[in-house]
Amino acid sequence: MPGPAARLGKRRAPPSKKEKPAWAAQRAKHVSKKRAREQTRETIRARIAELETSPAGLAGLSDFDTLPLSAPTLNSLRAADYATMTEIQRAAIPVALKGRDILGAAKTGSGKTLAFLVPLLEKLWREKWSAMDGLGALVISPTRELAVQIFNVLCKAGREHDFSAGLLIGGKDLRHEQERLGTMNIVVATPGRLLQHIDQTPDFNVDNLQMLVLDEADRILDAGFAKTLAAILKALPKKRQTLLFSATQTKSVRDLARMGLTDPEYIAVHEKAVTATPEGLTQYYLEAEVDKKIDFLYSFLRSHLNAKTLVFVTSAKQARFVFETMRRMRPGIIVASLYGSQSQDKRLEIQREFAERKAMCLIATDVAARGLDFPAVDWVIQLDCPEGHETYLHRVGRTARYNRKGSAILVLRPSEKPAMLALLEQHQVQLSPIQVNPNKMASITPSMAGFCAQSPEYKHLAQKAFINYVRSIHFQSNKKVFTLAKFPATSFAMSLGLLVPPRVMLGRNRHDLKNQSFELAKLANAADDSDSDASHADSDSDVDDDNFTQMPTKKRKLSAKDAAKADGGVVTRMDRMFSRQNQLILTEGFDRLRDATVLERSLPASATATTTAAPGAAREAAGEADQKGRLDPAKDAL
Ligand SMILES: Nc1ncnc2c1ncn2[C@@H]1O[C@H](COP(=O)(O)OP(=O)(O)OP(=O)(O)O)[C@@H](O)[C@H]1O
Repeated sequence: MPGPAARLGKRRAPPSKKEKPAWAAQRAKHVSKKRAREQTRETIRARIAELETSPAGLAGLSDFDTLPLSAPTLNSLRAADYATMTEIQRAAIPVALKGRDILGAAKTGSGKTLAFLVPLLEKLWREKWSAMDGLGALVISPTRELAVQIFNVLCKAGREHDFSAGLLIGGKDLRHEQERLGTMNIVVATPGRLLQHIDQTPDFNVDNLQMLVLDEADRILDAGFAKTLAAILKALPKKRQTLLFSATQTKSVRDLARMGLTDPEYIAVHEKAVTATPEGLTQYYLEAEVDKKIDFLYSFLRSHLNAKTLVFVTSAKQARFVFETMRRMRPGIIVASLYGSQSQDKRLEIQREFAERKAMCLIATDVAARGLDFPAVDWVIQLDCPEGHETYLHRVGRTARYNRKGSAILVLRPSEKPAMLALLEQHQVQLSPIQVNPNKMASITPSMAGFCAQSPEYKHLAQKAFINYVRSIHFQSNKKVFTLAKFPATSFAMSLGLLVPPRVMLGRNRHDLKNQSFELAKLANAADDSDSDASHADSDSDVDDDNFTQMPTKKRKLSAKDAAKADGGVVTRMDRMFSRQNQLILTEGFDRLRDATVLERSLPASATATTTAAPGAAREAAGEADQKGRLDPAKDAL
């Protein structure tokens, strides 16, 4: 009798012993793939062991695919159009692949970022690093901008890998970072934020760290970061590979010990180069006194409307003032400014715009000097002299990057020229003199004097720019280059649109002030003599600067209360306003009221009605008078 199966149809034959179920076939495939991958790893390890890192051995390497690198890295590099290695990459990657610590130095724009990112990715790949293993590699950068840039290159060079990577640069919500940090394999960080997470994020486990990279190592070694770095190194495991890179390198043994390097290989590919700067860079210096700088910049921009120009100045105040001047003067090219006190988002937005545009001028402090990779910068202008040869090299390194061409102009005051040129020559930097065609030099001082007369904000910026410039010279350590002796304070002030030089306190505190040298005190007091009656606003206004303390005023003004007492009346809002030391912080409304009242007080009663009805006209009248007073001396000076 047929069974139930028969009723349902033909019974299937039992599977032969040779035919495996689907899951088993899949498993076998997986195992064989794994074996193949393991074999590839073994082959690459063997090739690395055989790598010859002597100069002769390295000479045979040119393209990335001549190196024993994993397929994900090679594919990613290919996709990003990185084919041929630069000199530092050819010298450093093989040594790093062999597991040695490295102290790498190469000119700016020579491709150091990939020189450390490729070995980093390879190390984790050879160790079969996965999400479960946590943090495997750490890159520390001195600035947020540079960290973002490194992170972007990492995303390109590691796009075919499965590692997770994160950016820790502060300015973002700490909690948000904390939640994700536990799963990161590679972290790019600035020192402060990194230490904060080491201290405060329980999930951030650094015990498995395989590789530590310090980019712009000499800057991280600077006093500002030294303590933070020491604390970070203390928390990291001792057994790890450490790579240090910079364009300007130190070999000091003590410094190396501080960085935690073990028997490092010193790789300085451009050490014997005749010049310390990239070959495509043409370098000039322009001799110009401080009062001619802004005219020069304006004239330069007017005649380079299709160029991408990066201008370096000493301080954020300078950057703000020069930017504001160019914005008002409209030289015919887009102008922006970049300095440390801007918000992080704003800085990143400005950088992005400067990177994308073909023609633009960016006025920046040294926050943009190191490491930033803006494509195709045509000109770097150092409107203010750098503090030393290292800053010079970093600044000019923003142009002529990776085999491109670029030009740089260093503006030197006559007193700075001999010592600065000698210092640069000592460090293999040769500059040729350049002169401005007098027919192309425009004078914008009269317009700036007009801006100062019309806008208290602008005048305030001009005063701060003056003060910060003078102070920056005073606090420079290289006294052979930077001196305030014979400083043309008055003509400099006038070149910024000011009638008289604002008062500058050159000491950091009262004690310093007492010990100011005679010349400095003379400079600081120059303003007092010329300015005693003319413009108390100039000397009184610049009070609440971050690193500036106002000189005590000679004559104490009557307080609102005293004034009211003298009048025998009550203290009114107006009394308080007139007794303010810093009139420039008044709101626009107060300003209008004040101008109108000043005229009201000085005009006969019959005229009062018309004046108060048109405060704008009163302001204009006051402005015009002020402007006239300011324009004449400026003309003389130029
Ligand atoms: N092998 C390569 N092939 C093509 N372009 C490259 C290669 N290596 C680097 N570059 C490009 O060269 C430029 C400079 O590289 P990078 O920023 O790494 O230089 P750097 O030496 O770190 O400079 P700095 O000292 O100023 O920080 C970048 O635009 C980068 O994309």
